Amino acid sequence: MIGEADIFGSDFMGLLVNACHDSDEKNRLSVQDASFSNPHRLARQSKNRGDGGICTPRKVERQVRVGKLMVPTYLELDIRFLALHHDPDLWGDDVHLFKPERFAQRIAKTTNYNTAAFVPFGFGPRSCVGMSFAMTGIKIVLSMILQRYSFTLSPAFVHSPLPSLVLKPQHGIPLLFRSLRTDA
Ligand code: HEM
Repeated sequence: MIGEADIFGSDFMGLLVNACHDSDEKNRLSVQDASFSNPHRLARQSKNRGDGGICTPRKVERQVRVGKLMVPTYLELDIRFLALHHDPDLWGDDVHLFKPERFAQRIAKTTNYNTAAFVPFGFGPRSCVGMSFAMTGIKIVLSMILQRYSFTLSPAFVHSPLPSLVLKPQHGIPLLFRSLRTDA
């Protein structure tokens, strides 16, 4: 069976259990104690904690259900927003196209009232605390620009989306501005 202590080394879970195999039977970790959905994620988490990348499964005191998975509450889940935001099942077959008009009818309608479909600022209690600040700033800057200028994409623009936390234009977005002032 996957992760059984008596077949140490035959799978990743077994290695983890072995790494924490206490000689004292009471303190020994069982597969159930060390159960988690993604051992690679835990390995990375362990590395980030600075323990040299040696995984040290902890006693699981509480678990929560995430869809079909039972996950220890201490586990940090890394949800790929980019994958979510490029899911044709949620956004349609033209998901790869830049179509800001998708949002013309407000986000709730665009996402078919699925609150988890569009989460550029994260989701839940650890979502971005700067969301309102960022959105207000963006609206102020855009409205100040649009009162004074019209702009179009420069022919120098190179389409090269770069996946990062969000999708970024690798070489920026060069624009051509035209003043709206008639005396200019
Ligand atoms: C367009 C701009 C921004 C975007 C797209 C953005 C996006 C995000 C995302 C995706 C997260 C992670 C949420 C999660 O883990 O579920 C986050 C967290 C955070 N953001 Fe932002 N953010 C933006 C602007 C800002 C600004 C302006 C501030 C502060 C003034 C800020 C402060 C924070 C903080 C403190 C966290 C950590 C919250 C926590 O862990 O409890 N962000 N942001």
